[in-house]
Amino acid sequence: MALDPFTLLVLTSAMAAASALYLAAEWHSVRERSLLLWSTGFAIIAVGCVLALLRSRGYVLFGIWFPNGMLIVAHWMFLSGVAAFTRTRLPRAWWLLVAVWLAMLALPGGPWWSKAMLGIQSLLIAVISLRAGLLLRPQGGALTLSVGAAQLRFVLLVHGLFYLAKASSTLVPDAFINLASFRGTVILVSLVEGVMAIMLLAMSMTGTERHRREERIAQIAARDPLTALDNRRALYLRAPPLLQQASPASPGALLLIDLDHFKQVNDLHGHDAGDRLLVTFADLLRSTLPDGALAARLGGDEFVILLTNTSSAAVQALCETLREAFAQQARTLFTTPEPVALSIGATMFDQPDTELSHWLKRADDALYASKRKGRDRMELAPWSPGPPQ
Ligand SMILES: Nc1nc2c(ncn2[C@@H]2O[C@H](COP(=O)(O)OP(=O)(O)OP(=O)(O)O)[C@@H](O)[C@H]2O)c(=O)[nH]1
Repeated sequence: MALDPFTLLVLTSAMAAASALYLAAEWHSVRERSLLLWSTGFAIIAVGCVLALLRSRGYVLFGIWFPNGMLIVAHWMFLSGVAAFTRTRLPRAWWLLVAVWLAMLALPGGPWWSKAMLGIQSLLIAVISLRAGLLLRPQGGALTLSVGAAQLRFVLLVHGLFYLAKASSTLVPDAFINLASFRGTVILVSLVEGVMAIMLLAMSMTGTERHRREERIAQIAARDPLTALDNRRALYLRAPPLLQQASPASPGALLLIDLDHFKQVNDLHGHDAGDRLLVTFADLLRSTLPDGALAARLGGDEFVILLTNTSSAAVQALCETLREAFAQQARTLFTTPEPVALSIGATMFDQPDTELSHWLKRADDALYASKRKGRDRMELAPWSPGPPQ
């Protein structure tokens, strides 16, 4: 089968339909708006290509102007999908594209009709694709894009540049372009590029969202669902590099915190009230701890804080602030026969090669001492160089 323009159109339509179905299936499982918009874009291309076949029957309006407009709308869907993915709002000025395309209906017929139609359509698609590619930038403090997003950015930018070149080619005086008979090298090259672009765009679009989903799953796996602090698993993963930063000139500290008489809140005010108090304490930690500190919930009413580059005086001051603020919050929220407060066991460390479990054991001993001495206090374990290696 020869790859004449009409065969390529059928191929493009089939590939676009397959991509639309594939992205719709992905959307069905994760419900991300971007996937739905991208799927719609491909569905529009699939229908547009079928309509474009009508041009051989001489339907200029429905065979050329309308399907070419549909290709612009499809690219607009791709841009909207990227905007949804990057949480960006597109300005209303983009609706001017619709006005430009409607104005094309007033274009007088003649030898320049095909060139003007193809040139303006290509320019609009180039602008939309380049904008979509440029929107994909690293976000949320990340330095680089994920592989899928970087690939999508690359494909969109190359696609946009191709359409820019296509628009420029219509300005070449002896370029032969006839949209009605669908003849001309530019049209043939463009159809081949279209088939390849559909494949690459659909692949990188699914990769983009899949990577984000995997990141989210990893985040959920590392987070305590009630307080949104790190969980025990995340503590053991994130602590080693922080422990490695310790040196005699820049010691670290590990604090083990247990709420006093917390059970009374549950027993007297209900489990939901207990949950609320745990969340209140987590919020207090988030607003009080210095930058770079790690806060984790070990389980129940037990929390761990890991501090770097600190001192005994700073640790004591921090514990004092936490104890006073929490005791006051707990008093205001729930009345209990005995005060709900914080018992804290802390240990300093200045040797980088010691395991987290060793410092947890020392902090636990200090916490036990603090409970034994009457609760609502902080006990600092005596300095220790760590276990023999
Ligand atoms: N609301 C709520 N309660 C929890 C959760 N996890 C554990 N608990 C309860 O927390 C309480 C912790 O027990 P304890 O630490 O022995 O109770 P306590 O009254 O704080 O005792 P002291 O620490 O000795 O002062 C138990 O009653 C658990 O059922 C939770 O996610 N939400």
